[in-house]
Order: sequence, then structure tokens, then C-alpha cells
Amino acid sequence: MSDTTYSNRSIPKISLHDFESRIDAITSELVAAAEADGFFALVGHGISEAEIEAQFAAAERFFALPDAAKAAVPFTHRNTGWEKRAQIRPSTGAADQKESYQMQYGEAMDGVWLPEAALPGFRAQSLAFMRRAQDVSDRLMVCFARGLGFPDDYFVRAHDVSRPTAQTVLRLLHYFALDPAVPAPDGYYRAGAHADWDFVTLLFQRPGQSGLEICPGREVFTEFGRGDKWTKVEPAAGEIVCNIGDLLMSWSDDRFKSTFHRVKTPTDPATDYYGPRYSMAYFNQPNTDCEIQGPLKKYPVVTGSEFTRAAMKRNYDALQAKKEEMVSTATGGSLVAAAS
Ligand SMILES: O=C(O)CCC(=O)C(=O)O
Ligand SMILES: [Fe+2]
Repeated sequence: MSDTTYSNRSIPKISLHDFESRIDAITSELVAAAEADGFFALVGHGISEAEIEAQFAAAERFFALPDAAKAAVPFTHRNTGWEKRAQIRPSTGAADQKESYQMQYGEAMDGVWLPEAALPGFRAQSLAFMRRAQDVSDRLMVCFARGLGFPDDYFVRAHDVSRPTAQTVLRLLHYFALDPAVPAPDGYYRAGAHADWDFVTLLFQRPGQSGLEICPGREVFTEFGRGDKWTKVEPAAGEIVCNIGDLLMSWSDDRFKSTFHRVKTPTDPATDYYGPRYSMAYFNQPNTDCEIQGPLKKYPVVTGSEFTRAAMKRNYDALQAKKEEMVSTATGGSLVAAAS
């Protein structure tokens, strides 16, 4: 990561307090942030620090189980379950050095919840927290619908978690601690650069456990490039960092930006955080049967399941291209230079 240059831009902080009476002002702030940055920090959203910490405590209990126990609920093709060092990013061609567990509301969780006895209270705690995150998401969706000239309930209905076609996910993440005395090996990434492919992501972080960096600048949602000017986003107690995903970028005819981001591998003991990092990402995904098209009809109509399939294919194709690039660089005799 020695090629990184930093820019000290800050992301907008937006409060949702008195939502009903301030909805137009909040909508203007959200639209401006979505157009310019693709990232913003929410305060006054109604989820208390204690509620967030209770879910982090549940996440810690989950990850503290032996791998053999977690392996009973492995990652599935329906985007649920547990993985460890298994997510390879097209930007790096290497697996993220983390473990994660993804939960949904409906049938996609069949067989992917641990038995109650293995982790008492975990399922009820997590589903209750997901509903709290959904309440916040619904308010953002009303504002984005207004901003784009759709009826208020347009996006809320397309992300209805009470229906069996729901795909929305809460992902618990755990990045492993590193020893500041031992430099991380080449090719070690906590989370390689990527854009999310959902509508909007709500990211919960723990104060002190830094590492998130963002890189605005994408022009169209189909673009898979990445820029080189990064900005650190420090966790603050009680704040929810939100980012626009590819779905909303496409649904807004590329007006709102889905922004590249990553979790930096610590390289400097003077400034970087080497301890374990826990984070939680709530990915708002569309119902499989909803129809997606922006007001200007820039892209053809697709259903929620078609959009998901296309996003996975774009990711897969980009990964193949990265692998070919790595092979050709290696056979060109410059293996060391290939480490990005
Ligand atoms: O852990 C984080 O802070 C970021 C996670 C993330 O970007 C993702 O899982 O998509
Ligand atoms: Fe992400």
C-alpha cells in the first residue's frame, strides 16, 4: 500500500433528529452527500450506543467460538453464513484477512443459524438489532425517493424485509489482530478496495478500532476501476457511517455515487490500529421480485434478482481479469513489483 496518497476531505455528518418535521432539510443534505461523496455519517438516528454495543458483544461471542463450531453454519450461495479468509477481492486478487458472518430475515437463513444452545440469545438479539437498522434505512429510503421524484414509499416497498423475497443482510466482521513488531507480509489485506452492490450500507464501527478508508470518484456504476486518493474515516461513538451502493447508483441513473472503500492493513505502529477490528455492515438489498429503473431510464429495467446476479458476474469477471494480470506480471519476471 506504499502507493497510497491521502486527501483530508471529511464526510458530511447528517442528523435525523425530528425526522418528520425536518424531512425536507434532511433530504437535501442526504442528496448532496450522495451526489458528492457517496458516504456520510448519521447521528440522531435513534439507535443508542448501548444497543450498538450489545450487538457488538453478540458478535464477539459468535467469533469467540471455535472454528469447528462456526463451520457448522458455512457461507451459502444465498449470501448468508460464516466465512474465514475466503473473500477474494478483484482489487487485490487476495483473500481478505478477516472472518464474517452474514444473517438475513427469511428462508435464506435455513440451516445457517447456530443452535440456541450453542449461543443462547444470539438469534433474537441479532434479529432485533436488524429491525432497528431497518428503521433507520427506511427513513433514508423515503428521503432518497423524494430526492429522485419517486413516491415516498417507493424504495421502502422494494426492500420489504417482512416478505420471503427479502435479501437484506447484517454482516458481522472480525479482522484479526496483528503484532506491531512484525510487519504484515506482502499481499496482506484486511479488506481490499471495493464498492458495495446494495442500495445503501449502514456501517457500525467501534471507537478506536480504525482502518476504514474511502476513495470517491466513480462516474458509472458498471466501472470497476479505483482511484488513488484515499481518506480515512475515523469511528465515532454512536455514529453510523453510510455509503451508497451500486444499486442506488444505478437506480439514480448514476446521480448518486457508490464509492470505493477498504480497511487498511496497519503498517505504521505510530499511527495505525493493530488490534482486532469488529465492525457490522447492514446491507439493504432489494426484494428479488422488485423492478429497478431510474427516473431517466439510463439502464434497462431489471428485477432484484437480476441485479444481484449481474453484480456477482461483474465481480467474478473482474476477479478473473485480476488473476490473469497477476499471472502475466509474474511470468514477465517481476513478481515483486506485482505486489500492490
Ligand atoms: O469493516 C468495515 O469497516 C468495512 C466492511 C465492508 O466494507 C464490507 O464488508 O463491505
Ligand atoms: Fe463494503
